[in-house]
Amino acid sequence: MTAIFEWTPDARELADLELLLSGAFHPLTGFLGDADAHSVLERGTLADGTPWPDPVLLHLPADHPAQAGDRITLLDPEGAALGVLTVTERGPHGVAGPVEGGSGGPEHGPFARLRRPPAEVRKELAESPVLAVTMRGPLDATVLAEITATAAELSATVLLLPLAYGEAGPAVVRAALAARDRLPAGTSVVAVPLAPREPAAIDLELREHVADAYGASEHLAAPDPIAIPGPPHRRGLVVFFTGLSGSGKSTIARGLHDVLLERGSRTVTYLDGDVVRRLLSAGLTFSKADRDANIRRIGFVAAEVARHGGLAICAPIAPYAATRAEVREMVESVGADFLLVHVATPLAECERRDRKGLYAKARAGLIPEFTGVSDPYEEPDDADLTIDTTGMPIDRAVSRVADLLTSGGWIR
Ligand SMILES: Nc1ncnc2c1ncn2[C@@H]1O[C@H](COP(=O)(O)OS(=O)(=O)O)[C@@H](OP(=O)(O)O)[C@H]1O
Ligand SMILES: Nc1ncnc2c1ncn2[C@@H]1O[C@H](COP(=O)(O)OP(=O)(O)O)[C@@H](O)[C@H]1O
Repeated sequence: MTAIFEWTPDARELADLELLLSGAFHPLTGFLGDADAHSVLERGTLADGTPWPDPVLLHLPADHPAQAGDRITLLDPEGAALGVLTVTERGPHGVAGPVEGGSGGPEHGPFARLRRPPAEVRKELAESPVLAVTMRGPLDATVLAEITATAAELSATVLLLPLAYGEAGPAVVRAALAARDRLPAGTSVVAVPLAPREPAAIDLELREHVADAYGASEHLAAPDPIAIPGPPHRRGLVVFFTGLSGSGKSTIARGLHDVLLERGSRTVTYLDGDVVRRLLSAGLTFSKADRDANIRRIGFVAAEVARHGGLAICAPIAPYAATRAEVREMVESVGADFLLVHVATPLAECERRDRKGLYAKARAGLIPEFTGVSDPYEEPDDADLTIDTTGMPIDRAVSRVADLLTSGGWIR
């Protein structure tokens, strides 16, 4: 019997889904199966010989029950259904099959009205040749002059295709709208959520395919802008302390918070552990699932602070390496920096301090799943700074973190 599931693909897969549904990935009509994916990687063609540069895949966890014949409704992160996949093949890491969507294009997201399907654009521009320009950043005067000259030579209409994906997406569309005003009358702008591919040659080939789908007689891939990230003192930063209970995380975090407030050069948010457990994570226990949920929530808030250039300090135990890595990824994906500070005070010293008497209770079996006693702590191997506070004055521990921020240019 056919089962119906719901699944939220990641941002890159959702972007690919939109291109599959709109026809921009023509002749593809769905996510690729094993034979096609292998053939693309080995020969640059689908299994039937049709040229195609990049495997377009949909990941599904190994323990997801979907099988061939089932249908999966694909949702965006807010829960809106974008399309339905009919599963034709189920591999250990993914799922393949054709996708179908509603008739209209995307209804929301920045510049939704500019994300138009190829068939509609082709019809509108059918009168003359089309010079399609794919772009991932602003066009400088030289490129604008080249586009104008080529369009004149071919008597072509210019179609700017800003490849709007991820955080930088809206800025690329704004760059295209600004460029339109400096190009011949009749230039159109259509936003295309094409995520970049590696290596550059594959990316270029895929851009050619998308430009073709939009009816290009000629395609010009505008040079990628040189990414110059802002200086560290203007970039968002998350300082994430991890370590056993009683290791000194909150004490050092509070000290760092004070140092930053005294310098006054950055806006700082301290996500205090107790406040987090009382408000953001109220009701959560210390099971693995609940600890992970707690850390993801902290990571989400910290990444939002950092997205807008703020500095967030967090100090949970965060015992699991994979969850800490998820937070690093969340923060870095908004263009901010992430520093992991491992407060590596040994268990024996934390237990000797036993500030809240919790270790004694844990040893007596009164607190189950207590980190270090009856629950795991995975030591980081990716810490940016490690501090064992045994015998160390508090000021000294705080200075070590403040010095790291100064030497990296995050504070001045
Ligand atoms: N079972 C168990 N294990 C560990 N810790 C426990 C437990 N039960 C209560 N507490 C108290 O909760 C504080 C740790 O909460 P966190 O939110 O930092 O933990 S976690 O990151 O979600 O694992 C921790 O506070 P800190 O001493 O500030 O680290 C403990 O006081
Ligand atoms: N160098 C140091 N850095 C941080 N805390 C220290 C240091 N030396 C001693 N301590 C003491 O260790 C305890 C750490 O407790 P706390 O900061 O609440 O730890 P955690 O937040 O990791 O549970 C405090 O009582 C603090 O005074």
